[in-house]
Amino acid sequence: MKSAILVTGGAGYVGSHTVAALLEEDTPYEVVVVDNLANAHKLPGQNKPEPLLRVEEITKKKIKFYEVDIRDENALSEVFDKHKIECVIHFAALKAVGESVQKPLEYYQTNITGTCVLFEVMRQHGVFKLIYSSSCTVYGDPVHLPLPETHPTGSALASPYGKSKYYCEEIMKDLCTSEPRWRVISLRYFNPVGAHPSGRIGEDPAGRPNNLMPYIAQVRMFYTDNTLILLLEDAMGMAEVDFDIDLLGLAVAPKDWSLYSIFLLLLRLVFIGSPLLFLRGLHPQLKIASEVVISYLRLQGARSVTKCGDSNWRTLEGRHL
Ligand SMILES: O=c1ccn([C@@H]2O[C@H](COP(=O)(O)OP(=O)(O)O[C@H]3O[C@H](CO)[C@@H](O)[C@H](O)[C@H]3O)[C@@H](O)[C@H]2O)c(=O)[nH]1
Repeated sequence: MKSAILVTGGAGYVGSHTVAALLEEDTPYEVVVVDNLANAHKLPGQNKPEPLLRVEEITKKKIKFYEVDIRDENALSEVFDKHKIECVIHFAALKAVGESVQKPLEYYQTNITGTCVLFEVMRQHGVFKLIYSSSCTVYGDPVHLPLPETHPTGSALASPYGKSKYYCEEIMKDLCTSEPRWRVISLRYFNPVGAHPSGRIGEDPAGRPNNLMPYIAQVRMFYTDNTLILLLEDAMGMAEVDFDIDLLGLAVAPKDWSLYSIFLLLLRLVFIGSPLLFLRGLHPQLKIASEVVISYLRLQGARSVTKCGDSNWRTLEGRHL
């Protein structure tokens, strides 16, 4: 039997891109996905969630999919019985910081109980290699910036989501102490954004997006000055709830704009006090203009100024499903 990598939550945003990357890299492993579709789409009559069908289409390779909840020990165990799993990449989790404050039990049950069930099943099947999808939230309130990996974790954690990721990291440390065969890597993402170069997969949550980038991606893009501001105000409403970002702006500068118009647009975004600056490099001189404005924003004490690369723009522009 071929050795396999199990990807939990592999139909989700980061998971589906990871599955694509594994297959594109010609992994010698069979790729097996479990996902309970809590935040992924499967259309009626399809045997796999849409993102995985698209990954198969992009890579021309097959994925083994099971609709399984990680809290269901028996169902999970059956997957391990059917495949020669050597390593688990664990993405399955609930991930919205704001929502977790409203629904702490759901978050602890899924993110901690589910993760413990997974670890138990792994142990029973002699699987000890794990890549865990953690979060920058484990750092809590930074004691110093920038944040190295050695920065203390676990203090002043504001949300059940952040706590669930921190507790899981502590559980993994205990596992490694208890049994030297455990090999664990924890990845603490900040704000993952972007989409596959094909544009066929991206972040496409079920229901109303809880995070900023897909929220914007699922709102229509407006290219005229006035409607652009409407979009921003809408997104800023979200930003107040969920995000700790200082400046929000969205600059879409058509090629024929003058440098002066670009400056006016950027400055307008600054003056409406927006918490994040998205810049699109369509205009040859936008880069120069944006560097000037970004320097200005930093002088004003902005902590977070984001420039979008091409893949982020694909996320913003594409409705993926
Ligand atoms: O009990 C559950 C809950 C969720 N899911 C699935 O897990 C995936 C999660 O993906 P998504 O909601 O798109 O989140 P990502 O943006 O991919 O979040 C990744 O990155 C976050 C940090 O940014 C981590 O907290 C998450 O664990 C990790 O999946 C989705 O397909 C869900 O259907 C399950 O299979 N079981």
